[in-house]
Amino acid sequence: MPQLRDSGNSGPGATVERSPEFEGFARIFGVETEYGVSVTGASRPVDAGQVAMTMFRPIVSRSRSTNTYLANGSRLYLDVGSHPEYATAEARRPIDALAQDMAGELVMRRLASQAQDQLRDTGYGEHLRVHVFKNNADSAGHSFGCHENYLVRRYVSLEQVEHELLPFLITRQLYTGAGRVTDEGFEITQRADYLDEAVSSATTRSRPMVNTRDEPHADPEEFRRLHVIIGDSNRSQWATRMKLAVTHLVLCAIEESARLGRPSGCEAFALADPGEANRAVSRDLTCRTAKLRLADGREMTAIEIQRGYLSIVERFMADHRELTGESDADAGDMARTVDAWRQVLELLESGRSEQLADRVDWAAKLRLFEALHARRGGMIAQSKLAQLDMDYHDIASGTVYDALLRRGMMIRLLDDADAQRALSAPPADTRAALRGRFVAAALDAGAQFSCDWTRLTLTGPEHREAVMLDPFDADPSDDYERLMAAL
Ligand SMILES: Nc1ncnc2c1ncn2[C@@H]1O[C@H](COP(=O)(O)OP(=O)(O)OP(=O)(O)O)[C@@H](O)[C@H]1O
Ligand SMILES: [Mg+2]
Repeated sequence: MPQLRDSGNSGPGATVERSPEFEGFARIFGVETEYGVSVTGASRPVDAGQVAMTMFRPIVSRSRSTNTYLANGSRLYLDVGSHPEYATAEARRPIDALAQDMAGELVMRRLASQAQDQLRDTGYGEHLRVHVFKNNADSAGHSFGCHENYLVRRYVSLEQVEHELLPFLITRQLYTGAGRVTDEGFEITQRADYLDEAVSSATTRSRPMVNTRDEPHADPEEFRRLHVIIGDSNRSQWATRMKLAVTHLVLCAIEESARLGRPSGCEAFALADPGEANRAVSRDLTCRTAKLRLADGREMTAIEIQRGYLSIVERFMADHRELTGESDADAGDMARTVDAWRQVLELLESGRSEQLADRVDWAAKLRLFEALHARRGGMIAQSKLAQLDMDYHDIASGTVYDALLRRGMMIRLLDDADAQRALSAPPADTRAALRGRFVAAALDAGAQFSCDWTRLTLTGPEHREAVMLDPFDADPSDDYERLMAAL
């Protein structure tokens, strides 16, 4: 990703020995996705918790835990309950994070299919079906998350995140929202009703939009890990990549101004009540009507706020022509991201959101609902729409989304072979490459091991450890070489 080594100003708090990436705009991206599990067609009672445990039986027998890391560097785990989670390996590029996220869908699909076979074979009936939803709300009213992780330079303050980034995150839902059928009708996002606080370190007591728990998984002197809770799980490949890429560019502009100690311009969009604004964006299917109250007393629509951020990013990009990439391909990617962003806003501004149905999940769903309405002469039960909604997100047994892909009705950035490859290949240019190689070798050797994001531990036959504090560093340390040699 972007490198900028000529700014001549290492920012507030600069001391000695910084990692080379501290100076630039390089980013680490990670996406955590919690999935919802359910089961239908069983001939005797079985609940989602049992199904999730059955899904994880192969993992437990291999790793002796429901919390493990995979050979592609990702983390797979199941807490209590029925929400398995997959957290992608660290990626430097949004497109690589997308590939890792798609590999996560394959992992879940495979576990679901094995669990389905096993449950059918053990007396639950041949019609039993396991469903795994890549969405954020179940029919019982529980909400679960899709969290984006961004490595951000530490001198960006939490106040800046709240006042400068949050209005962007709330209004980007116009094109990243996954849509949801509710009792009151259709909404643009899955989670507007569930998020109440703007910025907080708690995820259980209250539900913040950005979590501030300080776990950088990197040198804490230099970086924070921004943990974005406000965001839907996307099926659209375009939306998954786009939300990471556009957020990255806004973060670049905020970081640059923090580094230079001057306002970014984003502070002009601070919202009077983020929770209220979030719900208003979600409920306004015209995207043009709802006025959001700003902290300074003005009112703006979500599109106007997005336009404001777009101008700031355009200015930033114009000032940094050398920006955005270790390669020309990366730079081109970022330029195309800005074009795609502008185009989306133009379409929304002119009331043509239906033209986004090939890339924006909520618009894709609305297109399906409208087609169904037309076929049935407007007589559609709410339950039918809710069922279609769930099918769209069902990565195990759903048919709707795959049919859209097959018919070329959704933009495809990567194909099945890319996702398959990402199942065994971590991003090559982050520490995930080292983790992935270690996990693959440890599994091959039948060794006992454990990992976290910054540490690899061999617990048997002998005890060895390697620490990887720098997420950008894919070069093996001496400790790492010794660890691998012990396998
Ligand atoms: N230094 C970093 N900066 C940004 N993202 C990172 C960094 N290190 C790891 N990540 C990403 O952060 C995510 C962490 O996922 P994980 O589920 O373990 O997070 P968590 O904050 O501990 O959440 P949970 O509460 O679910 O345990 C992964 O996708 C990973 O790739
Ligand atoms: Mg997590």
